[in-house]
Amino acid sequence: MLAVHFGAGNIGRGFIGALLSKAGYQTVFVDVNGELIDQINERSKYTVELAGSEDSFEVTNISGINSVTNQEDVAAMIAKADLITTAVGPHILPMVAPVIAEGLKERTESVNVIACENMIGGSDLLKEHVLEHLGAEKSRVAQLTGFPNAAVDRIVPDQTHEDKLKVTVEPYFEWVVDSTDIKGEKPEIAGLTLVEDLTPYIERKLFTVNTGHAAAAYLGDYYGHQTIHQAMSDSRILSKIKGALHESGDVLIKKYGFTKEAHGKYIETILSRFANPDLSDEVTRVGRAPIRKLGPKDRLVRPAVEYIDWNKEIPTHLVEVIAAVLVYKQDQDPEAVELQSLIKEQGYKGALQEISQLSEDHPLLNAVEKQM
Ligand SMILES: NC(=O)c1ccc[n+]([C@@H]2O[C@H](COP(=O)([O-])OP(=O)(O)OC[C@H]3O[C@@H](n4cnc5c(N)ncnc54)[C@H](O)[C@@H]3O)[C@@H](O)[C@H]2O)c1
Ligand SMILES: O=P(O)(O)OC[C@@H](O)[C@@H](O)[C@H](O)[C@H](O)CO
Repeated sequence: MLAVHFGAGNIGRGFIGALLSKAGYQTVFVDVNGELIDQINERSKYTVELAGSEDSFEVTNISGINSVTNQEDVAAMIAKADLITTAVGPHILPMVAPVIAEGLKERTESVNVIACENMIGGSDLLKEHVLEHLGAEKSRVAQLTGFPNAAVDRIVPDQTHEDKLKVTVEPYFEWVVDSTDIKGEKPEIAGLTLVEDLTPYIERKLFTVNTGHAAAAYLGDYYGHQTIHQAMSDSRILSKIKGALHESGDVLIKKYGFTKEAHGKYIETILSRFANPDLSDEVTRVGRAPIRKLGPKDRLVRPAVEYIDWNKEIPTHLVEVIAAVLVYKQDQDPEAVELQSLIKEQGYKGALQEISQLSEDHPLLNAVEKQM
């Protein structure tokens, strides 16, 4: 069995690639980072280490293709793969779409393409971009190819090791895939859960793990901390993170009927994962791409808007986190720089309105403006 995985980064190597290899796939990593790909091809294996334990394992049966120099080879692999996955970041999906389309054109058998990105409808979005490149072959390829959406959860911080392929990950993981959009045989991968309705899973994950993580990152940065662990150890911040998670949790409980007890336990598990002393996760990684994170369907604005819709009240903690995003300054992060220049031109409210696509008189915009 052959899997083609786009993105040999933290999640690619530390999570998806590792599960694919354990499930018996020969995994071809596709990446624009030539150094990483050369190392994968030289060694054909790498080590995944579980943070906080002595446990580690080898990921084997792998090779790599540099997609900057070898687009044709990538398309040829896509044409014969049994499974295609991505973990490149939502903004990169349009860039990998043309080569995926090129390979899919050559196929006569069904295949599934799973975008493992932190967003709602990641595979749907990738499908839209892939189909744009198909011309007359569009409907045939759409018939043959499944694009099931997915939720992926495992904290894999940015890290440097002497061994460039080695990756340290938290022990916890969850990979949930929508079974209703799968074409052909369902992939059998230990650790991958197939569900018929992904929405409660992806929303619970994005609006708890990622909402809480964003709160820790932006408030952490505001209070002068470098890592999520430091932010979690600051009682001023911890109480605000909990407040934000109770606000997003209120909406999740109302929408999906989770019991308060079960959701409370889920929140506690997530908080303990953030506080893991064996993971050093920089606030700059977790806070990366703040414009994406202020998007209408993303981890902060969406639960805040839904909280207002359900309760006719302002979610004060989420508002505080959104305000912290607006004052987040980070020269190395292109979206943080762009956000600040948008704020310079349009003010806090104008910039937030443009990014979040809320109406001018939306109560969330006024609440955030008051907070600034
Ligand atoms: N790290 C985590 O804790 C985590 C957890 C769950 C989900 N995710 C999601 O997984 C995705 C990847 O995140 P990450 O943390 O692994 O990022 P990362 O930066 O470590 O890895 C991304 C990889 O994609 C590669 N890439 C960039 N452009 C490419 C292209 N055009 N073609 C092929 N490869 C390309 C990069 O070189 C890099 O190796 C994101 O959507 C993220 O939200 C991350
Ligand atoms: O990857 P992002 O930028 O969407 O979000 C940053 C982190 O919150 C994220 O990578 C988490 O570590 C991950 O979602 C945990 O499963």
